[in-house]
Amino acid sequence: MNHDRQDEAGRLEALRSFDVLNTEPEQAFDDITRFAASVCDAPMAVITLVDETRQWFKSAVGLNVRQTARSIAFCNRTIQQEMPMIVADAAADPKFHDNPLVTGDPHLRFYAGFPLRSREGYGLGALAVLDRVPRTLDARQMQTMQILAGQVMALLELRRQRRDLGQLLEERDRMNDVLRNQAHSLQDAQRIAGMGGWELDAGSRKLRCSEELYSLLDLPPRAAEDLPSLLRLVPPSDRRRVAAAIDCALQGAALDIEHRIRLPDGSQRSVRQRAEMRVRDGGHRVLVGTMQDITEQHASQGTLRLLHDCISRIKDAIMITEASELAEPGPRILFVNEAFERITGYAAAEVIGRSPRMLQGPKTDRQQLRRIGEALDHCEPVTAELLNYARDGSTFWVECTISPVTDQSGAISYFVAVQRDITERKRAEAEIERLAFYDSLTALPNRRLLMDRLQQSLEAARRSGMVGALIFLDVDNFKTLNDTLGHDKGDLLLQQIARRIESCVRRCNTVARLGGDEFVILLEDLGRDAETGAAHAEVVIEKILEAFRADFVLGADRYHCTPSMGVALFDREHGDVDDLFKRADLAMYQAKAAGRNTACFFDPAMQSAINARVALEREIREALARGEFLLYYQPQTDSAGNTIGMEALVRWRHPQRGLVSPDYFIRLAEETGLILPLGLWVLESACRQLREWGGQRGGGNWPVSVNVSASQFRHPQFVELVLKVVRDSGIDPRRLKLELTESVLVENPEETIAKMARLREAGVGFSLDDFGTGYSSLSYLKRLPLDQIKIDRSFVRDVLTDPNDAAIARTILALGQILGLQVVAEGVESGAQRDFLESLGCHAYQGYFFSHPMPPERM
Ligand SMILES: Nc1nc2c(ncn2[C@@H]2O[C@H](COP(=O)(O)O[C@H]3[C@@H](O)[C@H](n4cnc5c(=O)[nH]c(N)nc54)O[C@@H]3COP(=O)(O)O)[C@@H](O)[C@H]2O)c(=O)[nH]1
Repeated sequence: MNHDRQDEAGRLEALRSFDVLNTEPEQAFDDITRFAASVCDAPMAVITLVDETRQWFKSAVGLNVRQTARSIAFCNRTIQQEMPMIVADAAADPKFHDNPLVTGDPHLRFYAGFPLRSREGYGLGALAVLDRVPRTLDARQMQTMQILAGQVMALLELRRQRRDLGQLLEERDRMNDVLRNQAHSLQDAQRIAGMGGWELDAGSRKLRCSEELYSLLDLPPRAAEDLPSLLRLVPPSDRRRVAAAIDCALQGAALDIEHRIRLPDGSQRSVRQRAEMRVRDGGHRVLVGTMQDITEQHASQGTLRLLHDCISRIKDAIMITEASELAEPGPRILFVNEAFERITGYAAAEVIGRSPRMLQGPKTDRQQLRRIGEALDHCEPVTAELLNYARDGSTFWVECTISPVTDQSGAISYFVAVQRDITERKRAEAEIERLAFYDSLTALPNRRLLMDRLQQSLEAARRSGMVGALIFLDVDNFKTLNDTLGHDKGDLLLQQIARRIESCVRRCNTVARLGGDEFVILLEDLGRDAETGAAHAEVVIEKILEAFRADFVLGADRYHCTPSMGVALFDREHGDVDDLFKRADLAMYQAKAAGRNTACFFDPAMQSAINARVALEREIREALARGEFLLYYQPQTDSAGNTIGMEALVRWRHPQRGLVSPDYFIRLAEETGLILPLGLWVLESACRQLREWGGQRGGGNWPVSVNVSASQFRHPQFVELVLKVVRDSGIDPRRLKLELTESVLVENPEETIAKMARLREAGVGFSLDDFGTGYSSLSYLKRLPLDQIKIDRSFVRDVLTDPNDAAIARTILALGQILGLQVVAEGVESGAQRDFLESLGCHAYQGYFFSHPMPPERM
């Protein structure tokens, strides 16, 4: 077969397939060339092979050349023909006469080349004999050369086959390696997966298990060689089910079953078996199966189920998000529990894949959100209280703890947020704060909050040097309203007053209620100096006075009232809370004294009054300790001039000031609480005196009246104290009369009545002092266990000249008659007054006309 030039590539490929080029000389090829030279009687014989560029000599006899350029090779022509190429005289042949091999060394003249052709028909090279003289070959030589060329090709083919065989062997080894590796990998995979393999012969029921299966079952190799021995490892409770499933699989159904298996040490594992029928060579049916240990999987599925159950029962909302960038759009929600759905109103399907930002709204605290972001950026857990928005737009408070969750490599994989609904707690906190810091009636800040803000204002003033003002506001005659219209209306009035005051100040200022009808206004930043500050405070004061001008509408009633205000300025210098309170209080009393419906600024003159009060308080204390108090007595007289009683009146024998009147110290004693020890001393001294008088010859058995202040009477142990003094002194309780003023009745009439009743039961009598000056309700008066009422001396003083006072005195006397009470006229200083009162029906008197108060030894 001839191959054209285009098939040169195929020829070269065929040549390379023999893998002979550039190999070492070989004996077998050399034997052939030597024999060829000998047979042909030629000095040279070669076996050449022609590749892309050269002719290469596999064997050469008589020629010391390994290769030549293809272009000069005689063989290059030989390979292109079927027949041998005979060149009898190259020098005479136009194709070769100028060939360097002819013109130069080895000076060829004769060439006889026999093509070497591959099985596929490609001319690879030639077996040639050469000579330096012109000549030819005879028929026998030609035939022999043909045979030898065939031998060369046989040798080359042998070589090629050997090479192919080598490659095959290599391939086989490689395949064996691959198979071995695959088997190892399969073993590893089975071991890692806790899996073993088995084959059950459908005919013989013989079982073949992999090593992995035995090690999985902790059995010695070949311990289960048939189906029954495998089934014996299955606990009885599962065995029937497993056997039935394998039976079905042997009929052709796929096997996929989970069951338990008992190991030789008695422990149990959970396994999953899967198998399919395979038909092998010769129609042999084999059930090929795997057994996988799923004990851990079962356990973790159980744990997962348990966790899921727990998470769904937890009352707190749980939200798991991916741990991606927090910046918009933010991590997506991967999981929420039932509590999340309940609290937010969103179904899980509505939120999965969305950002937790959907729970935020305009009132959510941005600062808290920033804090959360910073913590999570640093992979730290964080807890914050947040206001979230539910699906229906309503808000709820959560205490949200977000923890980053890391995977096994330590990278953050999820954020788990646990949100506890703290709405109720927040509500309660707000309520507690409201109760603790706000007045429940007016919703204004209370004393505690005011003190806090005042402290802050004073500190700010200290720093800034700005002037502020504290204004005390007291509603004039508020008690009258309370007593006449009732507490409900009183409360209504206080609420309306609160709103009106608030409307007069800026939001940054504070309006507080201390209790009762006492309001406080705290003004800040009024200017750099006292003058400017006072001017600005004046503006606010004017507004407040103006705000009170319109009537208050209290249900069906209209009511007009006025405020009295005391103003104390503060600045860098004057910044003590207590001092400030005292100053404003003092200024307020000044305003009251100035005729109400006005405001007074505290001035330094008041300070000296404060100092004097402080000094007096100290002195009273010391006087009590030093026993400087004494009692005077003033008799009460009947129409006939007989003494019918005595009033004990305290005096203070002051070391410097001499005998001091109670008007000088009683009020301060009441305000400071010193009235309690002083009042007790008075009571004890009066009872002691009573006992003395009782034991004296001619000593009357008239009662002695003792003045009792409202604060003294309100003391929770007052009744017990009086009864103890009476008991200890041994006097007849019926000779003790307690003088109360109407102010005692105002605050808590029911309690007052109950206390009086207990003392009355023990025999102690009562007199109502200064009658007519207070606001006693007649309905209460009826219920009081009184013996006596005293017409206040202010009515007696002008009873002869002022018809009003005379009318009042007459009314009180008539009232006393109706109620069956003795009426004593106080402060009777003249016979005319006595006579006039007598004419009105008065039969008991007290006053200088009869006697001044005197020490007992002078009576
Ligand atoms: N809680 C207590 N209060 C007491 C006690 N002792 C006295 N007081 C109260 O002090 C107020 C002043 O008392 P005093 O200076 O003693 O004045 C009494 C009389 O001296 C005075 N009086 C009596 N007769 C006349 C008179 O004809 N003219 C006149 N101008 N004054 C007169 O009246 C005072 C008695 O008043 P009263 O008690 O209302 O009967 C005074 O309010 C005392 O109550 C005490 O121990 N505890």
